[in-house]
Amino acid sequence: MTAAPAATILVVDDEPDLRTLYELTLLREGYQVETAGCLQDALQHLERRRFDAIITDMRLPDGMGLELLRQLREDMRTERCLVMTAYGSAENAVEALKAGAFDYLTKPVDLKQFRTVVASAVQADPAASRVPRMPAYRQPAPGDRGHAALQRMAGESESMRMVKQRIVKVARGMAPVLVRGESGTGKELVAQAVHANSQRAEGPLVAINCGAIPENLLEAEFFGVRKGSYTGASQDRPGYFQAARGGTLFLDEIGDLPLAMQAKLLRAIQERSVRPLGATQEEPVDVRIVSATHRDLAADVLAGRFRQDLFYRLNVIEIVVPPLRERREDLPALCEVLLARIAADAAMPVPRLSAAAQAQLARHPLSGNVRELENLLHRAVALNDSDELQLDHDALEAQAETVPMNAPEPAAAAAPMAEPQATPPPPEHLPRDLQAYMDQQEREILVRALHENGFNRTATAARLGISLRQIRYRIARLDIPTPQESDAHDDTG
Ligand SMILES: Nc1ncnc2c1ncn2[C@@H]1O[C@H](COP(=O)(O)OP(=O)(O)OP(=O)(O)O)[C@@H](O)[C@H]1O
Repeated sequence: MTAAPAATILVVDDEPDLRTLYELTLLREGYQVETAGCLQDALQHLERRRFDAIITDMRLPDGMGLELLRQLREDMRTERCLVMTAYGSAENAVEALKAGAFDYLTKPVDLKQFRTVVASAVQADPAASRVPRMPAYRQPAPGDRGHAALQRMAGESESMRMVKQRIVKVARGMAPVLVRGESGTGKELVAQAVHANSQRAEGPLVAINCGAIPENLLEAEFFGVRKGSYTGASQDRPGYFQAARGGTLFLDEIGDLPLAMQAKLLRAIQERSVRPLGATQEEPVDVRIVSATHRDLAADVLAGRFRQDLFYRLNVIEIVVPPLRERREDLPALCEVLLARIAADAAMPVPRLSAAAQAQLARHPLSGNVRELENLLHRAVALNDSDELQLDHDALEAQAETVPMNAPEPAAAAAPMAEPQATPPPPEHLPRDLQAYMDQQEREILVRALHENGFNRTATAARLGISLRQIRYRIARLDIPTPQESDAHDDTG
C-alpha cells in the first residue's frame, strides 16, 4: 500500500450499512477513519480537525455533497474529496469534478476500485500536512519535474502565463483534461506539464496519436490482447490503458477517433476497467485521461461525428492554448528556446538571429504556430553560413501565401478557399490516362504541402483539409518518400 498508514479519512454517508462497509474497508487498509451521517455532522468534524481525504455521498439528507466541496474551497483547505454518485449519473460525476472533487466513485462501489482511488487521494503530501491553510494546489518548486515541464513551454505573455497557472491548478486532481488549440501551438507540451505537475508524475505518461492508429487495430492497442485471441497473438500484450497504469494517458487528436471506438473508450472511462481482446474478464485500470484536439469538438458533436457523452466526459477541464499570432510577444523567448534546442541536437553553438530575421518573423503570419516557427528556424540553421542567422526567403514567402492551416474543422477550412484553390485549371489536352494524371496532380500537391510543413503529416493534413488517416493512406498509395523521423514525430505529437 502506498498511503501513509496514519492518513485520516472522513466518511460521509447517511446509510449506516454503507458507512460501516466503507469504514471497515478503510480501517483494514490502515487508515484512521471518522464518520458522519449528514452534511451538518460532516461540517462539525471539519471544524474540529483536518483530514487527508473526505469521501462523501452525493445526496445527503440535509443537502448535497457538493456543499462540502464548496466549503472546503472557501476555507482553502487541502482535503481531497471523493464523491460517490449513483450509477449512470454522468452529470453528477462531471459536476463534482468541476466543483473541485479529486475524483468520484460510482455506486454500487467496487471495493477494489474504492481502495485504489482512496490510496491515490491520500498519497503522502508532506507540504500539505505542514501548511494546513494553503490553496488546493501547490506552485512547483524550481528544480522539480513539474517546474521543468513548465519551463519547457517558452513564453511569458499574459495568455501563456494563464495557461501555465491553469496547468498547475488542475494537474493534481483526477478530472479529465481536454487541451484545445490550433495545430502546432504546443498542446502536447501542455499535456506533459499536466502530468509532470500531478501526483502521478512518477508514473508513466503514455502518449497516443488517435488518428495514426489503423481503425482495425484500435481496440487491441487501447485495451491489450490475450494470448491466442487471434492467429498470431502468441502472448498477452498490454494495451495503452495498462501501460499508463498509475500515470496519465494522453490521447492526442481525440477528434480522429472513429465513433465505434469512441463508445468503447467511454465505457472504459466510466467503468474504469477494460477488457483485453480475447479476455473474459474486465481488469481495473487506474489512469488519468488528458486528451487534445485542434478540431472544434462541440461542432463535431452537433454534426454527429463525436459522441456527446464522451465529449462531456473528456471536457471536464478545458485548457485552451492560444495561437502564436495572439501572443507575438512570446516570439523572442520562443526563438531562443527553439534555437537552443536545434543547436543542441546538432551539437553546435547556439546561432544568433539577425535583426532583419527578427523583423521578418514579427511580420510573418505564422499561421502554423510554434511548429512553423520551429521549421523556419531549422531551415535557417541548415542554410546558414554566417555568424548571424538569416531566414530562408523562399520558405517565408511560401508559408506566408498559405491559408491558415489550423481552421478548426478541415471541411470548414476548405469552404472559404473553394473558388480560387479547390479547382485547378483544366489541362490543355485531355489526359490519356485519367487515373495516372490525377495521381500525378495529387502527388505534386502532397509533396509541396509536406515540404511546406516540414514533413509533419498532422500539419500537412490540416493544411489540406483531410484527416491524418487519409494523408497516411495517400502517402502510402502514391509511394511518397518521407523522412523516418517525421513519421515518428507526427505519430506521437
Ligand atoms: N511554448 C513552447 N515552447 C517551446 N516549444 C514549443 C512551445 N510550443 C510548442 N513548441 C514546440 O513546437 C512543436 C509543436 O508542438 P506540439 O507538438 O506540442 O503542438 P500540438 O499543438 O500538439 O500540435 P498538433 O495539433 O499538430 O499535434 C514541438 O516541437 C514543440 O516542442
